[in-house]
Amino acid sequence: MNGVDLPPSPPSLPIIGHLHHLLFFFLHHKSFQLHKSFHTLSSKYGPLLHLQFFFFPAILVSSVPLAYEIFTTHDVNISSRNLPTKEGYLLFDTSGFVTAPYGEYFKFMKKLTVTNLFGPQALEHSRSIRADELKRLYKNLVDKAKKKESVEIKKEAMKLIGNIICKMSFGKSFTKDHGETESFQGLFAKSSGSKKKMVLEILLFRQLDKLGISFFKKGVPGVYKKFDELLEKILLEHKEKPNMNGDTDMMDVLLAVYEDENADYKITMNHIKAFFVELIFGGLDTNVNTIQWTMAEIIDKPIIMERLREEIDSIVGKSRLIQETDLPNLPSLQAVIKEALRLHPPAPLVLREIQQGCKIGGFFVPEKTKLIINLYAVMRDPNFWEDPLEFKPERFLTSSRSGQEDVRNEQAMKYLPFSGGRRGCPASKLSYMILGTAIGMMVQCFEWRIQGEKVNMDDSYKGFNKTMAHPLTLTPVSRVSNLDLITSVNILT
Ligand code: HEM
Repeated sequence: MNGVDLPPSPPSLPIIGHLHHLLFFFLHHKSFQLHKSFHTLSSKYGPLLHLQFFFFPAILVSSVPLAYEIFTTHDVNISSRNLPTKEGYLLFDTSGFVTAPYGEYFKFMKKLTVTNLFGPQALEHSRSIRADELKRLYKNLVDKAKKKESVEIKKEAMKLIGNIICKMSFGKSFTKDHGETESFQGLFAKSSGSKKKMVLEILLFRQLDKLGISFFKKGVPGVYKKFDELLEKILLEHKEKPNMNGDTDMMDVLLAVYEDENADYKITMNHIKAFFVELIFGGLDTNVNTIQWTMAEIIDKPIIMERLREEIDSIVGKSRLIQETDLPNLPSLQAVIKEALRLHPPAPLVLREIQQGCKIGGFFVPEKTKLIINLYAVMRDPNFWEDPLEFKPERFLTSSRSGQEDVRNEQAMKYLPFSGGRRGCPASKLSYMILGTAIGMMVQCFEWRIQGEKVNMDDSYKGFNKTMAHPLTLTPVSRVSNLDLITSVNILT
């Protein structure tokens, strides 16, 4: 190694490069889970690998020290994704925020999102939206418990998270339609099936598309056109009646910027629409999957459930619903959620691009090389995590500086469910609030009966997310005096 060598590379084949390693995993395990295939590869050949997929060179990062180096020394250099984009798709759109390079537009929007959506003051401001949605879910579960009906946790969580994101962003419901034939929920469900097709189209068939040949002309753009129409209608309502929900929401803010001749950046309607679609896609499955995994883990381990109940009963009691301000006093609950995110990171792979040639881990990495950070592998790095494959929330209770506080050292960079650096997830605080209160309420208010002997913990990888292969279905049994709680719940379902 002399500083100009490329990182080590596993054996490759002509033309396809290293693709066969991923295909081999797929054939062997009968499931296509990229983060696991990459983890197998890095366990065998090392934490920093140079890979080639057809014409695309990439480096794969899979250890804590390398993640630390990347998010500190090289953060600006790796803060663009350069994902393939397509105009008019809203997701993977040319006007997207997620797809934007690290430049003027990104910095402008990031500032707006921190001030108006994800920063501490904005979160304080939107607290009542989340509290109302939590009560709605609670009331729904009480009804199910009364009828002794089972619930699919994924579906309930989807309504909770979807409504929170849509109401915080533009004051509308995720589940109900808006005088149109479609709701965001319906469109999201439809788009899930077409996501794979769309990625294929964008990634593999881009060249053909340039020649006017498209394989999925009907299915894929149709859903995004309907997202466009629905958002257009809501935008018009906001234009006609700003602050229509009695308060300024993110859509009001963006419309004001759109109409401001002197704004620092001239945004378009497509910027606004793509941003909201990205929020829904970025925030929904990630949180929904975490709620499922956390419930599955604690139901599978009754001792942990017991410990959580004791903590919540002693701090919150049984006569009122848990709320966000309780969370700092519930360390075991926070630890359980952190551990679920460590073991089951909903977005296990991060894809970026190296802008300028640089040295990583002592090796040379040329410009325009794709960078794949396997968060799943980093959070199982055996040199930094004791018993990395086990669900042990107490590991987050041993130090007062556990988790992802602002400590810029390797210990902090070992825990990365929200990734790191300038392009890390902007909604980690929001997510901890949603997850803490949702899981807290389900533990505080209900016993849970499972179907069969044990929870099936098999996982799968769908639409870039690590998810449960078998959706968690449970029957709630009320454990608190509902009357006391219901009197403080005045939400129409
Ligand atoms: C458990 C919940 C969540 C997890 C684990 C998660 C994880 C992630 C990860 C790993 C990234 C990639 C960052 C990178 O490239 O390094 C990301 C980006 C992003 N997430 Fe999240 N996320 C969650 C919730 C949310 C929510 C609730 C929203 C919005 C409502 C959201 C919006 C975004 C956006 C806009 C980006 C792109 C940021 C950028 O390009 O700078 N996420 N998230």
